[in-house]
Amino acid sequence: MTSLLRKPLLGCIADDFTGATDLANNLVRGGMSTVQTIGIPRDSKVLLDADAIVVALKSRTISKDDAITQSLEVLSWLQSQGVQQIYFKYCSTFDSTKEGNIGPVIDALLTALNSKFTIACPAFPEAARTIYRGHLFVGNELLSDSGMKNHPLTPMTDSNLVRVLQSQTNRKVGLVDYETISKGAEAISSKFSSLQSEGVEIAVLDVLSNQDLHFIGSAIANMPLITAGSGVAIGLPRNWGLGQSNEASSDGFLKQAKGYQAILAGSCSLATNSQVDHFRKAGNPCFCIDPFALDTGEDVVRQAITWAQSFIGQRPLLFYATAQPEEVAQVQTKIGIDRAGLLVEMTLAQIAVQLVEIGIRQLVIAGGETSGAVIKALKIDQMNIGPQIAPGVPWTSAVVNGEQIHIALKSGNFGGADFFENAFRRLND
Ligand SMILES: Nc1ncnc2c1ncn2[C@@H]1O[C@H](COP(=O)(O)OP(=O)(O)OP(=O)(O)O)[C@@H](O)[C@H]1O
Ligand SMILES: O=C(O)[C@@H](O)C(=O)CO
Repeated sequence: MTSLLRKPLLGCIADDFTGATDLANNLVRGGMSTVQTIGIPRDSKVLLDADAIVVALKSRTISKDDAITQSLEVLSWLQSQGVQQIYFKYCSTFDSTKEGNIGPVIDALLTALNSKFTIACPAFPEAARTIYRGHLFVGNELLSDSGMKNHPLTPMTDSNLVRVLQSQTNRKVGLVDYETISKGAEAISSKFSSLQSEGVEIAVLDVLSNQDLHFIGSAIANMPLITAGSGVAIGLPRNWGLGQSNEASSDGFLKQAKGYQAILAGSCSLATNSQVDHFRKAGNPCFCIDPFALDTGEDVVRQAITWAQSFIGQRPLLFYATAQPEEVAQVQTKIGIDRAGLLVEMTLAQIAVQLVEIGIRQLVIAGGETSGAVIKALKIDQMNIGPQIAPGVPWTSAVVNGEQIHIALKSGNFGGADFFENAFRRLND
């Protein structure tokens, strides 16, 4: 008897949870059915029925050895699923520490795939991430002038991606400049060959528009490993005859949402700061989490839930640790970067678990690390992709304790100031 299951075409390893839904969103909108799993599924032998599989890891800021080990485990599981091509997804702002983990994970994946060449391209023009002369721009600013210079865990102070990546790998890093990209797939492929003859193994790509992403998509059709933000995924579905003429029409579909609404914000990025500000100023119920109270052992989770019980059912409830860079710096100096991050993440995760117990069924989570902590605490193992709220942020659904929950994982710097209000409108109108 022949199996009715199709073999997945694309296997993706995402280094954080918001990044995974961002990538899955672009694949779904491009016409690829996509399953997003949280780590390797418990029953790893079951074959998944989808065009693409996106595995979410929380490996962006862990030690580089752990990031390599986890990424390689996912690689071999994706290979056991029969995928044709591997996609390593990192942040559109190239978030990494001095040690990596982008360079070391690329190295390990290239070696494991016995491959000698790949691309590195965080560009995502729809979210205003473009690359020119190897320099990454966030909107009109260089990466190093953007809010990313103050990121609590991965401050980005150099916009030159060739230089940043070269400091994380022994492989030679090169550039395919905009003149070449704009000429189309053939020119890009021939530049790949000339770079390889110069010993380059990883090529950073300039990108200004979705058209560039489509050119790149054709040029990398047969590349065993792609490494990129979510933008490069826009040019891939057509390689398998799956592209849509109208990408916006292929939003994912979810069952109707029910239950109460809440937002958990652990991101201190510029966009999240403005979203929290906007939401507070509109008079919505907000609970602020003070890292110093966590450090002294106060039972902030209990306080938050007691507070929630008196407001639940009215408007969406916001729980936030979001703060301006100066406040974050003060906290980090007194408590330590890692301890502060962990305390806030653990607190928001425990609040999430108890919110679901008291009837919250629609949850927006802001921040990649924060999302990772919350999704793990809720013991979610798979997410379905639904309609897009803003570029890079779809609604998803998942099962928690047998109940269907709608969840949006918002990357720190994605979305406009009224993102939280829009999110619930998009789901319920
Ligand atoms: N007031 C605060 N002081 C110190 N650290 C904080 C504070 N609030 C949050 N944090 C920590 O800052 C980190 C923010 O990272 P997170 O990935 O959640 O957000 P982000 O970087 O803005 O999002 P993304 O990775 O999607 O761009 C988390 O570890 C969080 O616990
Ligand atoms: O690429 C992005 O900016 C996001 O998907 C992300 O990874 C933020 O954590």
